[in-house]
Amino acid sequence: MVVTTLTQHWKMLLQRIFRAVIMGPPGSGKGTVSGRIVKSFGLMHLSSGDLLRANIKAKTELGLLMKSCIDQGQLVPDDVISRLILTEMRNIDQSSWLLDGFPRTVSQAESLDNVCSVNTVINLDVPYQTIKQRLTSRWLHLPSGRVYNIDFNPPKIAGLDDVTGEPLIQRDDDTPETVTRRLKAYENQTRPVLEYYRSKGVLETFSGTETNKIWPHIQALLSKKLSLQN
Ligand SMILES: Nc1nc2c(ncn2[C@@H]2O[C@H](COP(=O)(O)OP(=O)(O)O)[C@@H](O)[C@H]2O)c(=O)[nH]1
Ligand SMILES: Nc1ncnc2c1ncn2[C@@H]1O[C@H](COP(=O)(O)OP(=O)(O)O)[C@@H](O)[C@H]1O
Repeated sequence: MVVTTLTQHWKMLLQRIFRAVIMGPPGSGKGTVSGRIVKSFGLMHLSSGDLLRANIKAKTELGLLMKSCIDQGQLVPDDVISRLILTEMRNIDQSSWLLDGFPRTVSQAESLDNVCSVNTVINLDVPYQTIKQRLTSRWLHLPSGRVYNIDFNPPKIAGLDDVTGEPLIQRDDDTPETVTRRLKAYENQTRPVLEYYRSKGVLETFSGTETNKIWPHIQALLSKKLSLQN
């Protein structure tokens, strides 16, 4: 008898191409929901923020150049991030993926469209007041991108990652002033991307203040879409 785990089941379905983007303001839960999507469906997760932070940690030329921009809550230039993400996409061995944090401008969305089209865009619509509270208590395991929150999903041992036991950090751009700047950048530069995808008929919006209430709806949508296309 062949025993397949839930993820193996979805991995088989994913042999057909499924390309998703997760969007939402900073702190809306993109990383948290992405972690659940990876666990449930086995999709390959690519996060622009994680890639940039890995470059900063490794002190690459790109990381050193982009650090001050990120710390000030500004978006990095379109050509820099598009090149970084599109190169990374070419290096992965799965043709199905979940992009998190990219695209963040209409120009980035057009660059992505020039290479491949997106099947589904998951938009997390969470009120700004909720976000501000969350970000000051966000803790991050830098190498994996796993996120914790003192109130919502605290690590088993304070300050340490559950899986590796390595130390957690707080992001330099999670201060209240920088969060306000990042939300402005979201309003001005990223919100138009929602319209871009709405007009293409691929935008799926999930509104709420709690990830645990939003998640079952996302899970149901992805189950349906992945099953239907096979
Ligand atoms: N209180 C609370 N915190 C949450 C919830 N969902 C996610 N978080 C936390 O909020 C912070 C931001 O979430 P994250 O997934 O990093 O958002 P992203 O910036 O959109 O990728 C993290 O510390 C999460 O652990 C929730 O429903 N309630
Ligand atoms: N697609 C992008 N375009 C421009 N800048 C980006 C992009 N993705 C990430 N960044 C930079 O990295 C920072 C952190 O991104 P990210 O980790 O995705 O933040 P959050 O999860 O809080 O939304 C952004 O504030 C921005 O400076």
